[in-house]
Amino acid sequence: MAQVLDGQAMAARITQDVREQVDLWVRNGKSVPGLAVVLVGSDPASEVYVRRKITACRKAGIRSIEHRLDSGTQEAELLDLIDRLNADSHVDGILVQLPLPPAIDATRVLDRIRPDKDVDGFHPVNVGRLSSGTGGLIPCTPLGIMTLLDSVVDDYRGKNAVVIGKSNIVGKPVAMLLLEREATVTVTHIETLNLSEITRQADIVVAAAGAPHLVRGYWIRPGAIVIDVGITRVTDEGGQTRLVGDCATAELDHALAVTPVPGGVGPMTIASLLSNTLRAAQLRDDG
Ligand SMILES: Nc1nc(=O)c2c([nH]1)NC[C@@H]1CN(c3ccc(C(=O)N[C@@H](CCC(=O)O)C(=O)O)cc3)C=[N+]21
Repeated sequence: MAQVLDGQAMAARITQDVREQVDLWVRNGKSVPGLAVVLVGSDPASEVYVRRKITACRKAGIRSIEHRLDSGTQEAELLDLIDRLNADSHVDGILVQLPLPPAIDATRVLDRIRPDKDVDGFHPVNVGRLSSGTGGLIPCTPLGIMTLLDSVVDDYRGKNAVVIGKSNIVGKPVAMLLLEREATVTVTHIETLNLSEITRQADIVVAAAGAPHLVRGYWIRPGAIVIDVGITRVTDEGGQTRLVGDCATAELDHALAVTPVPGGVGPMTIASLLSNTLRAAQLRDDG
């Protein structure tokens, strides 16, 4: 049986650890770290994620400030809010939940966030820092993935890592982090030919294509580690909704380790947001 990497349990430990560091920070006379969460519109999945983020902040002793704007909000209004949050010394981290309504240019909005408050790591300065290996804030899902991987891999050198998906939020940054640890990294995507032949060479597979059960048992060699980043909401015959990952996990008994969906990468994304918020507070304190 493959080891199931319990993201829920690992996230709970990280949350506790952040809480202890926050307490220490406050005992040293610093102000409680604050995270501003901006939600535009009422996408049901975004509502769920934002709720989870705010609950996690409470558990970690981080102050969260929720800003809800209606779906008709103008881009200029949102940019104004970001400017105010950028200037507010009680705000250490700013998170603008994606997706934004189509009338708003998401790139313009994300580029407006001060890089040292960009706890999502989406600002071009942080993207550049990640690709040159020079610090910066690391996007939450990739950071969570690496924490999961680090629990079962101690040396990435000589390992083949295959990333499925080339998004700016997961595929590209996780490829950079794997490269930084000196894995041999192959980034594949929807146009890649013979994908299963490529994944069959992998010691580590990160599936972030958003394609339910794309990765089948025969795609994975015995002893490989499989990280499932997919979270597709499907409605079954009974009208019940459930989450489906990118991997047919039931076919992966021969893997060394797999992450479940739900309870794998998702909770780790949220735990990483807490670490990033604390880090942002500490980075700004250092000037
Ligand atoms: N600015 C921004 N930053 C993000 O980090 C960001 C975003 N926008 N937009 C959407 C994606 C997606 N994302 C998830 C977070 C937690 C779970 C999570 O906790 N998932 C649970 C299940 C949650 C459920 O029941 O739906 C799990 O996998 O166990 C999933 C997905 C963050 N994202």
